[in-house]
Amino acid sequence: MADFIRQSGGYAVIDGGLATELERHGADLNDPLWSATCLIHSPDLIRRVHLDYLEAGASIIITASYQATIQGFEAKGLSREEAEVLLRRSVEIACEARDIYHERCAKGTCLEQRPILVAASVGSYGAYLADGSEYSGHYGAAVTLETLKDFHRRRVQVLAESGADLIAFETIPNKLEAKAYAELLDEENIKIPAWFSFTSLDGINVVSGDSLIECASIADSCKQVVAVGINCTPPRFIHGLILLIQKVTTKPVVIYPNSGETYDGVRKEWVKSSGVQDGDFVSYVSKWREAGASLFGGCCRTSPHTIRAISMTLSSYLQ
Ligand code: MET
Ligand SMILES: [Zn+2]
Repeated sequence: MADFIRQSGGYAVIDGGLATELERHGADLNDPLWSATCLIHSPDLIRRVHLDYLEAGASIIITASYQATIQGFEAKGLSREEAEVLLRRSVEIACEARDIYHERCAKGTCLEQRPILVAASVGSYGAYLADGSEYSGHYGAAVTLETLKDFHRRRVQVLAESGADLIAFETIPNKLEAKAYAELLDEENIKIPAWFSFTSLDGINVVSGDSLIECASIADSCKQVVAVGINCTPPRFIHGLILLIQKVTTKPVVIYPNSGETYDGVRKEWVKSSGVQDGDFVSYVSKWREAGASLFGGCCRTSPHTIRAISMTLSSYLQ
């Protein structure tokens, strides 16, 4: 990752929200599988959104596997084999988008020829539960380290062998899950690198209340982890969180905040924050770069428009 960042000029742009962008194009994600439902019903739309992000300047695209779990597909009546095929499919779709983008470049009709990485998304156990616990990080005493490792094991193995360049462990809400991922990477001898990305609602701790410093230290000690950071968190918290992470790691810092709105699970809609205004997301980017982050993108409710603006801000910052 450090080499990739160096080759890309000291920073790299990630894509923006995938699920919320699929929704903006009309996909109905009101389903326990959330965006993974599109792997079954609208793979072409996923490919199109990946391509939109590439055209907007992203060099890393994250697959639609965030809420794609073998257990979740089985609950829909699919077989284990079918579930594994869909997991692989999420990576294939992103690779197809990359191929199409490179074909456009060969014809001289793309934004810019550049190396592109495909990151296989792994959402948290709470995301699979689809009960909001990905944003509380409270799984209850019955959920142990072993529960989480067993839950994630096969999915991580399948994604690691799928042709993805790395695994993006996203929206990690607590220390236990970070530990489970670190142990899994080691025990399963996973051959591709990974990033660990946490969420925070207070700008100090991860959403469960566990210390971000402790969570980031777990990521730092894991040799397969090539970047550590924050996603799906309001932009106003990011600057302080970057500084905290850097207290315990020299690995590249990855950040892809959401738009600053919060999801109301009862009303099933995004609402503007009533507290501090986030203003224009992009106005923060230079500050985050100065603080030392090196991978930048967006999460829920950000769009190709956001990513284009981030990409332009960063390239002008270099000049
Ligand atoms: C709740 S965070 C979702 C992250 C996922 N990569 C997406 O953009 O859909
Ligand atoms: Zn998000």
